[in-house]
Amino acid sequence: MTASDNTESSYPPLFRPNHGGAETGEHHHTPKSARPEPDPYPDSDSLPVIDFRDTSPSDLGRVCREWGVFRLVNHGIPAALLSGLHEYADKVFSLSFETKRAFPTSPMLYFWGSPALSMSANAHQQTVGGGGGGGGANCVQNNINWLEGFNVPLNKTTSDFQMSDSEEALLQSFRSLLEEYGAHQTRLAKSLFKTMAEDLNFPPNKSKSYLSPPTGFLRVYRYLRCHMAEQRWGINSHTDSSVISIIHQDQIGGLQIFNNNKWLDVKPIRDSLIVNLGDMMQAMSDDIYTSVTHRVKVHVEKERISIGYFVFPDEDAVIESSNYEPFSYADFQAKKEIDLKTIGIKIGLPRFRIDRPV
Ligand SMILES: O=C(O)CCC(=O)C(=O)O
Ligand SMILES: [Fe+2]
Repeated sequence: MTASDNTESSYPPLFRPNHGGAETGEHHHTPKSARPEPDPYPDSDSLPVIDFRDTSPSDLGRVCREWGVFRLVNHGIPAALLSGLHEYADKVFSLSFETKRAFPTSPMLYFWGSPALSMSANAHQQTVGGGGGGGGANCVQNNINWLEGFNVPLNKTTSDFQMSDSEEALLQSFRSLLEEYGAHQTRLAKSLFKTMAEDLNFPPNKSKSYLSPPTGFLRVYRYLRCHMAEQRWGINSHTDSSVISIIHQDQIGGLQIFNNNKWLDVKPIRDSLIVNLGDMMQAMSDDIYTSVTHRVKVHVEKERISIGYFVFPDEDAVIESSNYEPFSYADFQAKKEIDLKTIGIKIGLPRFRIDRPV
């Protein structure tokens, strides 16, 4: 069964075509097999490309200063693993909403419609901290991220899912592919961070606590079709709180980054990864590197699947720089949570700036 067969049952009710009258009119969805597939991104984009097998601290550093985001090629993740993951994600997301919400919450937490405006992603089901998109208190349709997803911590080993046999087998296979993928992401993040740390001349003790692989997690997202795509966001404009984030997107597109005062569509290029720097990296580098602002559009007819990896410093490692008060990631999260509760948005780094206190 493909996603296109079962929109009604696999979509969280909030996103069903006629939910609460917000989605009016026919839902013009073309089944996957019958879709004409013109390339909406005929030209390559101007995103810088980093070759994982052959990059120097100065080349990587230049891209991190000017862009805070790049395309990573020759990363060593087998193409079959990437396509297998997307295939399984498609199968799992195509299960009925009732089945997905009944999944055990560990070791993969299902969430949907995380509130927009910030990065803490307090999903409907449970709090899912970290990477992108969450926030505000109002769970109304134009204030939520138009997606569902799984949050997958990488510091837990696979436990047994106690479910019906077929679903259990599906989830076990999905989870073991995610673990394999997570190990690759950890490898990439460690190596990229090492090169960045060299470019930035971090002393070895800082390098060690500034990137903590056990904090890493994956988010597998399915952005849902939306009849009012122009008025909704998959994830609205934000910066990640992470040190490094790494995205693998399918061929649908929708990710945009803000560079040089304009939004740029990130062309989906098969088997390449998109690496973006987060707020922690910007602070550690004393604003030499940029935590890039980005967002994700939704599509009227197509779902989009992406897999994000996010990694953070040791929770208590104190980030020292000349532009910011010394703070830990735990301090950052605490301030962010207060802002979300009180004003409904993430302020983030400006809260810690020495020259521009907010
Ligand atoms: O799905 C994507 O391409 C990006 C997701 C994202 O920005 C996030 O989770 O922070
Ligand atoms: Fe993000």
